[in-house]
Amino acid sequence: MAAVLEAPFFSSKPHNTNLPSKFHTFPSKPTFLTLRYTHSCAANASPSQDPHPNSDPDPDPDPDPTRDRRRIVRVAWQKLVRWSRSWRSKANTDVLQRTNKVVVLGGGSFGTAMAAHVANRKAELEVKMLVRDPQVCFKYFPDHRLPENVVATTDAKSALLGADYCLHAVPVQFSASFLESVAEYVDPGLPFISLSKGLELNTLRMMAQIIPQALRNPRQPFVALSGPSFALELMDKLPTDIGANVQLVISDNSSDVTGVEIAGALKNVLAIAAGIVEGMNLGNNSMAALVSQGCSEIRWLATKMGAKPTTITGLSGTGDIMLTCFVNLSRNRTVGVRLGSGEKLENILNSMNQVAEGISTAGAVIALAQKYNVKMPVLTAVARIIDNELTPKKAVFELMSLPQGSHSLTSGGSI
Ligand SMILES: NC(=O)c1ccc[n+]([C@@H]2O[C@H](COP(=O)([O-])OP(=O)(O)OC[C@H]3O[C@@H](n4cnc5c(N)ncnc54)[C@H](O)[C@@H]3O)[C@@H](O)[C@H]2O)c1
Ligand SMILES: O=P(O)(O)OC[C@H](O)CO
Repeated sequence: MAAVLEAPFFSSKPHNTNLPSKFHTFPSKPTFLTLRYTHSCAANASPSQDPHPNSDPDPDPDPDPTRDRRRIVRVAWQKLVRWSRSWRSKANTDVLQRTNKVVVLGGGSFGTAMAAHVANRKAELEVKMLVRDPQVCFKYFPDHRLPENVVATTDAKSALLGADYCLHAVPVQFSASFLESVAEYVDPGLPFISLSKGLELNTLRMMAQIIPQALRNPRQPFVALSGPSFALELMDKLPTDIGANVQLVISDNSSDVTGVEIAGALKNVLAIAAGIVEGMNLGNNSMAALVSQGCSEIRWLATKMGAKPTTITGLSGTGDIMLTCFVNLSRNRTVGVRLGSGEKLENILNSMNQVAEGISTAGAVIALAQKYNVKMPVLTAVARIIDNELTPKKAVFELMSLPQGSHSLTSGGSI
């Protein structure tokens, strides 16, 4: 995850001239390095740089289709790599050079991993983690050594003073109260980069609403950074292409903050469902059917809320859904596995020392489904299991008994 200090560096031009100047370096569009790159390279290729065999003025006397095909692929790949490298190195250098201090709110596993990641990018960078209890600081990765330039403090004033960027990694349900308690020290121009994934129970707010409202500043610069990214893999320095692949969005009308945030929140609920199927040993066929149905439900709701379908099928949607639903490192999936194996939610919660955002977010699903008139059988079933109103076994039976077409991918999804 080349996150904060890398994603913004993919800048091309100012995005929103109403934002403070330090924010103008953010990209004008969400950044993806995958297919979009390939596409734009192909689209930009000029005939002289990338000759096509059919237009070759000097035909090969000994044509070899396999050799020609390989050459075309090789040339296309080389151009892609050159273009990507030059863009990345320029963008990275610009923002890294200008950034001196980053503050991280939330000393949990992801806050710690992001602090380490950012600190590793530049030794002179001051990375301050604002934590509630220094005793528990750094407990999440006892086997990992943190960079020397990461410092934990309980002093909000000194942590926030002079920061160039703020990484917000406090669990969603506690974010408003935490931010209200430090609001007096927050510079109104400090860009907030939200890493939290979930919906606030009862209010149904996402971080794009929670942060400015808690800080009492509707113009607080805000970015939602989301995508497939386990804290442990970031700490292990495994490639986590957040900067390259994750969607980075600025909250103005042209950016899909809603899509990024709603997908990040609901994938946690779907991961609980996937875990339940795993815990009940229902097999791979059921798993694939359930996850694809869940993807549709997320897309139906998100698009009714105004999200772009391409956001939901991109990395912060489908990418993160795949990671969280299919990989055992996911806390949400693990909760589901344990529920599916017959454990009570209360026991599971008592044994966990980390957050599984999907549990609270599930409570918001039914209200959202009603508000937007969307039918979401899988996500609703998770909410009812969490509320202890339905057993996993009964939920599976009910889901399989739904009339075909009313809940399948071909359905429009409305109630
Ligand atoms: N861990 C990951 O792999 C990962 C990846 C991407 C995004 N996220 C998101 O990051 C957010 C934080 O997750 P995490 O994995 O770091 O959680 P965590 O369970 O590891 O840690 C939670 C942190 O929040 C703190 N906290 C709890 N109650 C608080 C309160 N009332 N006020 C202030 N702080 C409080 C805890 O002390 C702890 O430091 C979540 O929204 C999660 O979805 C996590
Ligand atoms: O461990 P989870 O289930 O909270 O998932 C962590 C991240 O959101 C994966 O991208």
